[in-house]
Amino acid sequence: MLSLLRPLRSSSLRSPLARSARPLSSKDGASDSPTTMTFEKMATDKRYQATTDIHVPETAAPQAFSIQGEALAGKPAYLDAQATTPLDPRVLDHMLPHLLTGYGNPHSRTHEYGWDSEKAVELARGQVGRLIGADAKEVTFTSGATESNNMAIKGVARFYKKRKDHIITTQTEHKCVLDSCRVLEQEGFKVTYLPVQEQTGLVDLEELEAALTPQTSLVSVMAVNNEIGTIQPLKEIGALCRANKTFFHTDAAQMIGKVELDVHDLNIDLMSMSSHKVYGPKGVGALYVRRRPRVRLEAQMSGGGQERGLRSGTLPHPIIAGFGAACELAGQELAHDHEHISRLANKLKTEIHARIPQVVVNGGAGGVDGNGYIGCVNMSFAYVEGESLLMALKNVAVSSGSACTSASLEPSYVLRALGVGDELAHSSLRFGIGRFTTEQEIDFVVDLLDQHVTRLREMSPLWEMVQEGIDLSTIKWSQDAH
Ligand SMILES: Cc1ncc(COP(=O)(O)O)c(C=O)c1O
Ligand code: FES
Repeated sequence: MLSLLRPLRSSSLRSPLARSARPLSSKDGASDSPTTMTFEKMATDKRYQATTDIHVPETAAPQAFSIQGEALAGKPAYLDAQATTPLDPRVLDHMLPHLLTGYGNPHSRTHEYGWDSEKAVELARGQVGRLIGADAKEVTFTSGATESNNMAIKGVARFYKKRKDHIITTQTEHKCVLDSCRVLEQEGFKVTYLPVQEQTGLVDLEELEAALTPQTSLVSVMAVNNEIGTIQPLKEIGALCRANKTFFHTDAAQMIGKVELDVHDLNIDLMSMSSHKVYGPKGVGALYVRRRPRVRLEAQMSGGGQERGLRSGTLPHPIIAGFGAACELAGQELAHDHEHISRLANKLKTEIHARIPQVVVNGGAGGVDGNGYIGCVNMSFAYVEGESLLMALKNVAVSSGSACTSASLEPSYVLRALGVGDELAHSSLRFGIGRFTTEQEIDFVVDLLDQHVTRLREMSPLWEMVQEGIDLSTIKWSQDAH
């Protein structure tokens, strides 16, 4: 099983449970806490002996073990890193003790099981905080970025409702932000959905400034767009909000661990994060909530008052521990990941452009002019129908847009907001490159694209006309072309 895994940089895989040669730092945990304990150590510790005998069956292997580098061995190549990332085996290693023997309820105050789990949660809180320049107390755990976005937007709007009833966001936000705003509109709030600039997808700062009013309680603008990779000018947006006494929330699900960021430097008041986008487990995320100046929000979940009353419910400490470990690793690996991902993204783009004519990069992102996240490459293959291309690429896991909307045949609302025409939006694919993407996967995808784009274009009457030199814009169609 392990031979399929591309060896992690400077790590040696000695046990069936891959262990990094660079274990996560133990500075925050007690030396005998399951949080920091390695499997070698567990083997000699009475409390954990049973767990060392557990055989991890091949079928139970996490995604990270089975998919990476296997493009040529029957499994699809994975180029969908914006939808989700594989679990880093080092994260799994860190989580296992909490799933096996450290199963106490982190809110149980009367015994060691509870204390150990609580310690794991607090260690993770510090790890998440450190990655974004925040204090651990400013980190609230949630089930993911969807919940964090709901909590931030509805929570702030409802808390300040008596004095302020206006919210600003953009047209290219994730569905969970847009839907939260729609719910608030139904409650009587006013919402401004700012357009973005053509091609780049950037917010126009002057338009934002003009939209801010004394009634604006919150501005919510995503950090990195999940479809086109656009990185918004967070610092400038934060400064405008601060000057207007408006809170600034950003959905940073696609940014944390990939692009360096500091919540103080960027004037961010609330920030949503997701573990499964940074090689952590699914089902966990966090909301950063600034303490000074203090941001207040109405809790969206009633119950036992956990997380300082902001988010009731028993904390799932094994996946929280995994999220913390993933954040710590992301901080350590940032430069290496960036180097690896940009090399592969540039290879992908250069080879596609060299071999296939008439390909457009959407969003000005994908590293083309420096305003996008390089690991998200969105391209339109003119004169090719996107769905047919996706079908032809069944040995490649790619997406025609966001994961949530990939079941719909509608062209992406994000691309439409950029001014991309329906035809080109229909022919777009998003390639997501990550820490575990291999060069063979890129080669494999480029070969397939070359083969199938050429084949599909040969079947297209439009492509034939373009080849004959006919200017399609001069043609009078008897009815709408699609
Ligand atoms: C920008 C953005 N926000 C929010 C989410 C939702 O995150 P989660 O799956 O953690 O709820 C995603 C995931 O696709 C995303 O890309
Ligand atoms: S999961 Fe990413 S768009 Fe929904």
